[in-house]
Amino acid sequence: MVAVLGAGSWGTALAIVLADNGHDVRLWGQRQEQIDEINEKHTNEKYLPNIHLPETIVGYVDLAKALEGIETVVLAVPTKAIRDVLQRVRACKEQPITVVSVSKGIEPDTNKRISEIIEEEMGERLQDVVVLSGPSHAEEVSLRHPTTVTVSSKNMDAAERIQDLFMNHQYFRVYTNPDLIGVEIGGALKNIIALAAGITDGLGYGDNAKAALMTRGLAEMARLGSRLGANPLTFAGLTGIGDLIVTCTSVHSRNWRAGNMLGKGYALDDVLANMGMVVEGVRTTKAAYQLAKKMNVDMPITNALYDVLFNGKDVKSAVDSLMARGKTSELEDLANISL
Ligand SMILES: NC(=O)C1=CN([C@@H]2O[C@H](COP(=O)(O)OP(=O)(O)OC[C@H]3O[C@@H](n4cnc5c(N)ncnc54)[C@H](OP(=O)(O)O)[C@@H]3O)[C@@H](O)[C@H]2O)C=CC1
Ligand SMILES: O=C(CO)COP(=O)(O)O
Repeated sequence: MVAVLGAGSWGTALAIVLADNGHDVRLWGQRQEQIDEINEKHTNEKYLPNIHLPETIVGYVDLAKALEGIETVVLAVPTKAIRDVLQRVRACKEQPITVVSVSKGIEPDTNKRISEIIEEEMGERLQDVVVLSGPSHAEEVSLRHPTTVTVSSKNMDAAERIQDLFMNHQYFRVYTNPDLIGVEIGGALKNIIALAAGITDGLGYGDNAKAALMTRGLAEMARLGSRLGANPLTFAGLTGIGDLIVTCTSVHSRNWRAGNMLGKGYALDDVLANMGMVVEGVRTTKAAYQLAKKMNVDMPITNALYDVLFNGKDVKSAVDSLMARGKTSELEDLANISL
C-alpha cells in the first residue's frame, strides 16, 4: 500500500503506474469534490481528461486516514506547498516513513533542494528520501506510453526499493543514479530553460534559437550543478538532457507553454492565472539566480529570464542582450568542470 500526496497531474499519473504494478494506492487531495469524482467516477478530469483510473486507486481528503499504516509516501505537490504538506504529515505520523520526492524545483531564499526540505521538515520521522525524476509528462504516462525515469537517494538500497515499486516492464522503466544533487538540480533547472525556449518559440524565432538555448542552457545547468557537487555526467542523462528535451519540445510542458505565452506578449500574471497548473520554472528562476550569484557561476540565460520575470524586461530585448554578449569559447565552461 502506497500513499500519493497531491492529486494533480503527476500524482495521479504515478498512482496509475503503482496501481498497474499491483499496489493499492491512496491518493490524497485537498478538495472533496475532486476526491468524490476519483472514488465515484474513477476519473480526474481537471488534470488528466479522458483517463479511466484503476479502481485500486482510492481518493482521500483526510490526510491522517490516508497515512494510516503507510510506510512509503509519494510527495507530488508543487514545491511551494511542500513544507505545509510535510508539517501536516509530521503531525499525524509517528513512525518514520520513506518519502519519494517527485516535484521539481529549488526553494527561493533558502536555495534548498526538495530532498533537503524533506529532511528538514521530517526530522527523525524520515526513514529515507528518494528522488524520482526524468523526462515524463503525466499525460503520456497516463496513456501508458513508454517512459524512462531515474531514482536517486543517499541510501541506494532505498532507491532500489523505489525502483522496484515503480518499474513497469510494459511502459515505465526506472534507472538508478547515485548522484542525488545532479538528479535534483537537473530536474529543477531544465524548467528555466524550457520557459526560455517557449519565449523564443513565442517570438517566432524557430529551431536554431531553440537548439542554441537547449545546448547553452545545458552548459549552464551543468556549470551550476557541478559547483554544487553534482557529477557533470548526470547532465548527459535522463534527468539532464533527457528532461530538457521533453520539456523544451513538448506541447504538454507547462513551462514551455507559459514561456510561449510570454513570448507572444502576454503578462506573467495573466499567463500563470490561465495555466491552471503549476509552472515551477518561475520560482526556480529566482532560486537559481540567487544561487548563481552566491556561488559566482555564470548563468546568462537564467539571468536574462530573471530580468523578464522579475524586472519587467521585455522579452525581445532579453534575447538581444544574450546575443550581444562578449565573445567566448564554447568549451571553456566544460573545460572548467573537473570530471
Ligand atoms: N505534470 C507532469 O507531467 C510532471 C510534474 N512534475 C512535478 O510534479 C510536481 C506537481 O506537479 P503537477 O502534478 O504537474 O501539478 P498540478 O498543477 O497538475 O497539480 C498540483 C496538485 O497539487 C495540489 N496542491 C497544491 N497546493 C496544495 C496544498 N497546499 N496542499 C495540498 N495539495 C496542494 C493541487 O490541488 P488542487 O487541485 O486542489 O489545487 C493539485 O492536486 C511539480 O513540482 C512538477 O514539476 C514532475 C514530472 C512530471
Ligand atoms: O517535468 C516535467 C516533464 O518531465 C513536466 O514539465 P512541465 O512542468 O513543464 O510540464
